[in-house]
Amino acid sequence: MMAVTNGVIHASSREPLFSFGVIADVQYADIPDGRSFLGVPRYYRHSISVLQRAVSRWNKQHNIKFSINFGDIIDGYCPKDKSLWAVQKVLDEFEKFDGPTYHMFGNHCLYNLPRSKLVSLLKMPANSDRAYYDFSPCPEYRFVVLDAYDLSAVGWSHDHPVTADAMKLLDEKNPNTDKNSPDGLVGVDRRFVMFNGAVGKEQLSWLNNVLRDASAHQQNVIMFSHLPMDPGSASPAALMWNYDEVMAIVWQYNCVKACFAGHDHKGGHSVDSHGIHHRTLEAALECPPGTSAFGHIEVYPDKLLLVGSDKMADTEMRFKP
Ligand SMILES: Nc1ccn([C@@H]2O[C@H](COP(=O)(O)OP(=O)(O)OC[C@H](O)CO)[C@@H](O)[C@H]2O)c(=O)n1
Repeated sequence: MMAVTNGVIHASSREPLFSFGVIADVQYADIPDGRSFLGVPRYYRHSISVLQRAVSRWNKQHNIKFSINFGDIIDGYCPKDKSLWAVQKVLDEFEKFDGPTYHMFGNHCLYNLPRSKLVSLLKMPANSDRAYYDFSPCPEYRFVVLDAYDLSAVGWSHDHPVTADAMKLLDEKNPNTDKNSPDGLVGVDRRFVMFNGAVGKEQLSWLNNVLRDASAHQQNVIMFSHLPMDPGSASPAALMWNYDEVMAIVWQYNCVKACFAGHDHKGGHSVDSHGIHHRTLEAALECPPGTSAFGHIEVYPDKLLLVGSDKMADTEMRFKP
């Protein structure tokens, strides 16, 4: 079988077990183009065209089992009286995909709408307004979606105990008055900013149980999180606050083969000390008109192959034997 992607020709003697579609940081808003805090251009209206192209491509492929949206479905600059309308407009595009789409929270989702509203709008298979869950489309594979803003200073009401815990942590770790600023923080400590968050204690325990069960069933596990979890795959300021605690659990087992994330719009790829691939996906929001960033991932027994559109780089991820 031959696949031509981004000008690279991949030859594989086997068919994939299945494939799934990926897109990150659509951050749609019906507002003029702008820039990030650091000056990178953002195309708020065009990002939905990127999604439209993604869905059209996935449907033409005929073998995409599900799609996964890595969060930040709309942007924080979306006028708040239009948040619901904007989320629905993006969801209407995902609805055109011939399969289920799984969503996760990003910080920009939570700037716009409360957790409970998002869990139902995004039809998350979660038990509460904590948005973590797992699913298994075939016996050999298990997918885990993390709620990276479980412990966070955004998304919970001002008087919620989680907000107090998150602010306490930020006060301890980040001396800046503006807690969104990593100024003066060094290395991976730059992650202690308000636009990031952490996996809470209950979720860590749930993750441990899922990984134990997956190991017992000899399943390969792929993890999805809005926030990256390996310093090699993203800027320090984009990392999950407690990526180290999550990875300490992951490393107790041999089942996790790859972790995918969004949030750090330029994208990245690393392989950690335990041979696990970490792939941060390039953002749809930062695609100038006419360009795209989406892809699909071919799943094999011994590797994943990310087949990207133009701004999303192809990546082969072979599993450590
Ligand atoms: N140095 C910074 C960076 C950001 N801010 C403010 O924080 C809010 C969120 O930033 P934004 O860049 O929009 O967040 P994204 O989730 O799109 O991107 C993630 C990061 O780029 C990770 O690399 C926003 O209000 C910014 O103005 C800040 O004050 N100082």
